[in-house]
Amino acid sequence: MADPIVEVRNLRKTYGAKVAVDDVSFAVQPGEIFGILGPNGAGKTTTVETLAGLRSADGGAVRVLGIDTLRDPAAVRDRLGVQLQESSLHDKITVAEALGLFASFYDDAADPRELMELLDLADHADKQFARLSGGQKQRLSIALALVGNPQVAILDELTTGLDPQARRATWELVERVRDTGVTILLVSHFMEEAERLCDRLVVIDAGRVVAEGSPAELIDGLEGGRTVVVRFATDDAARGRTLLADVATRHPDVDRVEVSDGGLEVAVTGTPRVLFAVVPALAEADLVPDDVRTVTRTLEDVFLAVTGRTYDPQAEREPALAGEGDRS
Ligand SMILES: Nc1ncnc2c1ncn2[C@@H]1O[C@H](COP(=O)(O)OP(=O)(O)OP(=O)(O)O)[C@@H](O)[C@H]1O
Repeated sequence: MADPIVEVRNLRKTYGAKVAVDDVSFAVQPGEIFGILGPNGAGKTTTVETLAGLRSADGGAVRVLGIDTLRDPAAVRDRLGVQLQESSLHDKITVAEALGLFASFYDDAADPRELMELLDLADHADKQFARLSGGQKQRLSIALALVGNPQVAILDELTTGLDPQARRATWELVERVRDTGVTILLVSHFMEEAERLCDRLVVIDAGRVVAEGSPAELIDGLEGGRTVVVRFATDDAARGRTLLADVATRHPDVDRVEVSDGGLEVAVTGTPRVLFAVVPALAEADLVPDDVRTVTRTLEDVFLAVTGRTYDPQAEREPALAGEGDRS
């Protein structure tokens, strides 16, 4: 593997008695879309703002592009692209003016026209900021983060407040940006967004990393990775239940069988190969079910498995008080 382009080790950050980041470590490889995922207040923004040189830390080590951020935050600030919040622009400034203004801050700025093309803003170049839609504002904020030609860009909650269609369009643009060679750190509380976009991610909860890996690795690593639900006609249900209970006792890919809906549905859970146990058994018995469906696991199931709580992006969980759980 190449040297990480961003490396965070045992990061800790407190605000008085409040522990915002307790112990966070991860490494980002060049060219990745790397997700920092978790509910509100988990410590995501504090983590990325610290690694971007915008906040100090109380402990740990951070290297970005080979620079020790905690020692030389200004050097990192100049080389990272950080997505700005929309409120920081004047209502009357146009898309082209904003990009031109920000480009003037850099010796080696990106071409604003190319950025407008990349982010589907060319048709809105002369539109004033206040007249842009939510999606257009977000695209402009991404363009502004890229205007200094950064190797690494941080996008924080970039689709919050967007409707599903604008959100999906933004995801495509993020992939387009990555394809130009920019490594992206994506901060999100949307599990679906992270699952769709990120090559790898960390899930942060109460200031700590609770899961790390690619979405597929994390989901496939769940116990009882795949569930096949078979629904039988009333007359076949008893035979179906017996058949699938029997499959569970002799097939190594099946972990458990659960009956629901008054005995009509049987959920068979096991490895990703569980389907290979269920379908041949039904065929051999010549038992045609009314319906067969697979239940897809998501990153929300991963969150439940590692924290014991249902994922609620709005539910802030209090981290430990400062001093508690300190490691020397
Ligand atoms: N400047 C500050 N002073 C005091 N507490 C802060 C400050 N900034 C953040 N916090 C607290 O630290 C914790 C972590 O906040 P942070 O913004 O990093 O979380 P987050 O995961 O990004 O959440 P969100 O998605 O809501 O932005 C929260 O409890 C927050 O209230």
